Amino acid sequence: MEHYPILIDGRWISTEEKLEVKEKYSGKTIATVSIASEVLVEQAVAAAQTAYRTNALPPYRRYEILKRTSELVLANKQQLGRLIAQEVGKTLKEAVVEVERTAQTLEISAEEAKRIHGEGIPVESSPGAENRLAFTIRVPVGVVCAITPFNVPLNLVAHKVGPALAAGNAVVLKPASVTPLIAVKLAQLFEQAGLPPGYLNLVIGSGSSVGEQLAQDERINLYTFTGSPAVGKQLKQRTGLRKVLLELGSNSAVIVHKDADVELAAGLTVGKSFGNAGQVCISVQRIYVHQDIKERFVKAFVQRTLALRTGDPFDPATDVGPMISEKEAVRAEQWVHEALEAGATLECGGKRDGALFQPTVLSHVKEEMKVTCEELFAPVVGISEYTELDECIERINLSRYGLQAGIFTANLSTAFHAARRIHVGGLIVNDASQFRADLMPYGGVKESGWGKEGPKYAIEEMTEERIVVFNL
Ligand SMILES: NC(=O)C1=CN([C@@H]2O[C@H](COP(=O)(O)OP(=O)(O)OC[C@H]3O[C@@H](n4cnc5c(N)ncnc54)[C@H](OP(=O)(O)O)[C@@H]3O)[C@@H](O)[C@H]2O)C=CC1
Ligand SMILES: O=C(O)[C@H](O)COP(=O)(O)O
Repeated sequence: MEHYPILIDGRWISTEEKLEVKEKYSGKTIATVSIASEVLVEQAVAAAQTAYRTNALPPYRRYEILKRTSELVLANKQQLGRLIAQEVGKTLKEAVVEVERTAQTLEISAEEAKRIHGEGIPVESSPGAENRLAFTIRVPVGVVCAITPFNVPLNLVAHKVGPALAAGNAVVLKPASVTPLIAVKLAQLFEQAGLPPGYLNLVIGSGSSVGEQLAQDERINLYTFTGSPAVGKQLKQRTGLRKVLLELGSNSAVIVHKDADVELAAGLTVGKSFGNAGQVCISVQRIYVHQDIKERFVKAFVQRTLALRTGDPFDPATDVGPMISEKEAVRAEQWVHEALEAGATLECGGKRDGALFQPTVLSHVKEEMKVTCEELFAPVVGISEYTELDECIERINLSRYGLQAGIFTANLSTAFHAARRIHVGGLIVNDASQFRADLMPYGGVKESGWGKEGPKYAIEEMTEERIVVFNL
C-alpha cells in the first residue's frame, strides 16, 4: 500500500505514527500517511520562518514557480482527479473540474505575483510637509499557516498556498485528516516546479493536536482557515492579536421570484443543491419561492431531482457520490426526520444507505427547523413560499450565516434591491448561490467568516501596507 510522507524544510519525512486514509465509497483503506509529531510541527514552522527571512524570492521567480505548478497540475489532471474522487467520494467528473479549477487558481496567483504594488500618497499637500514625498509598499506578512477542510481538498489548498507564495510568504499547511493525500501530491508538484525548501511545509495530524499546536505558535503571522464555524471561532480565540482569515459555513438561500424563468431556475438550482453530495459551503440549502409560481417550481425541481443517480463516484452515470462518512449521513437523516415530525413535507428522497444519501427535497419547512437554520452540508434542500419580497429577505437575513445567496428575477430593480438588502458576501442574480469563479472576491459575513479569498484579494490580506516617507 502506498505511503505518503510529510514535507519539512524540503525533506520528505516518514514517521512511525501513521494515519490510514479510506476510499469513501468502498470504505477500503487506500494509503497511509505520516503523522507529524510535536517536534516536527515545531520544525515546520521554524523552516518557514527561516525560508521567509533568509531567501526572499523575487516576484518574477514566484510567478514562474506558480505558473509551472499550474501546468503540472493540468498535466496530471486524470491522476489527481482520481485521487480526489477516492478520498472525498465526489464523482470523478466533479473531481476533474476541481483539478482544472486548481490550475486556474494557481495561474491567477502567478499573475497576481507580478502586480503587487502600493500607491503614491500626496503628503506634500499637508501644511508643513511640502518637501516630503511618500508612497506605500506591500510587504509579505511572513509565515502563513493554512488549515483546510475535506470537501474541496485541492482547490481550497491552492486558494491559500497560491496567494501566500505569490505574496512572498512561506507556508505551513495542515490539510483535513480525512483527505490529506491530494495535498501531498500538490506539495510534490510545487517541489517539481522549483519551489525552494522551507517555502511550503506540509504537516498532517488531527486538528486537536497538530491544529492546536499551530494555533499557539507565535511565530506564525497569519492563519488562513476554511472549515466549520465552531473550529473557526476556536482558532480566533487561540490566536490573540495575530491575523486570522476565516472561510466558514453557511445555509445558502435562493429566491425564485414570481417573474423568474421557472424552468431555468429549477434546472440551475438542482445542479447547485446536490453537487459533492451537498457538501459545498455555498450549496443551495434554502429555496424561497413566490407563492404564485410555487407549485410549478416544486414540480420542475422534484422532477429533475428524481433523475439524479446516486452511487459509485467512478461510474460516469453517477451524479451524487457518498457523503464524507456514514456518521455525517446519519446526522443528515436525523435532521430530515426532525423536520418531517415538525410538519415539513417530503417531496422526494430521504433514504440513506451507509454514507449514500439520496438527494432530498422538503417543502413547508420553517425557519426554526435545523434543516433551515443550521448548516446542513448534505444533499438536502428545503423549499418554502413567500408573498412579499421584503418579508422573504428578512427571513433570509435571520440566518447566523451570510456567505452567498441567489435570486432569480426578470426585473433589474428587484435584483438591485436584493443586492442591497441581503446580508451576504455575494449575491448571484439569475443563478443559484453556488457560483464561484476563482478570481472573484469570495468570503462571508456574520458567522460565515471574515476576510476575502480570490488570489488578488487574498494577497491584500496576506501582505502588510507600509508607508515610506522621504524628507527631500
Ligand atoms: N466558506 C468556505 O469557503 C468553506 C467553508 N467550509 C466549511 O467547512 C466545514 C466542513 O469541513 P470540515 O473539514 O468538516 O471542517 P472542520 O472545521 O472540522 O475542519 C477543518 C480543518 O480544521 C482542522 N481543525 C479541527 N479542529 C481544529 C483545532 N482545534 N485547531 C485547528 N485546526 C483544527 C481540521 O483538522 P482535522 O481534519 O484533523 O479535524 C481540518 O483541517 C463546513 O462547515 C463548511 O461549510 C468548507 C468549504 C468552504
Ligand atoms: O468553499 C467551497 O466549498 C468552494 O470553494 C465553493 O464552491 P465551489 O468551489 O465548489 O464553487
